Amino acid sequence: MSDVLENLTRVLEARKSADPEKSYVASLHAKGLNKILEKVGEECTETLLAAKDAEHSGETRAVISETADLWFHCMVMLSNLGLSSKDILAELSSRFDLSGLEEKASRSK
Ligand SMILES: N=c1c2ncn([C@@H]3O[C@H](COP(=O)(O)OP(=O)(O)OP(=O)(O)O)[C@@H](O)[C@H]3O)c2ncn1[C@@H]1O[C@H](COP(=O)(O)O)[C@@H](O)[C@H]1O
Repeated sequence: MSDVLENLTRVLEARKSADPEKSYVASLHAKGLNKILEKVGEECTETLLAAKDAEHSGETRAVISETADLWFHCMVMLSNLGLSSKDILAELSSRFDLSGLEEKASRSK
């Protein structure tokens, strides 16, 4: 499973030069960053709505599906900007053992 982000990153890189008629990712790049950001915003809202539904219904399938759509479109956004999941994983890794509350407190010192 840990290879999933790496494999998807490779596919996304290759799709930058693919035919927009044959590839959804290539069609997003062809439309530009604003279109990609619009999709990230849409998927974010759909994820929030699915999570609120799950809170009441206990049904989590839509949360998984919408979160996957959100992560995927965030990865397309990173790819468009010359970044990848590697950069985000490195940032998260650098935060291990650092309490979120301590980090927040250190900002005001
Ligand atoms: N993981 C995904 C993935 N997740 C979601 N999607 C697409 O993201 C879109 C989600 O948008 P919506 O639900 O809003 O549907 P929509 O109404 O069609 O979108 P709009 O017309 O409103 O833009 C759908 O077309 C999904 O098929 C994905 N498309 C591609 N991938 C991966 O990217 C690879 C490359 O895809 P292509 O570039 O299409 O070859 C694939 O092999 C997959 O591994």
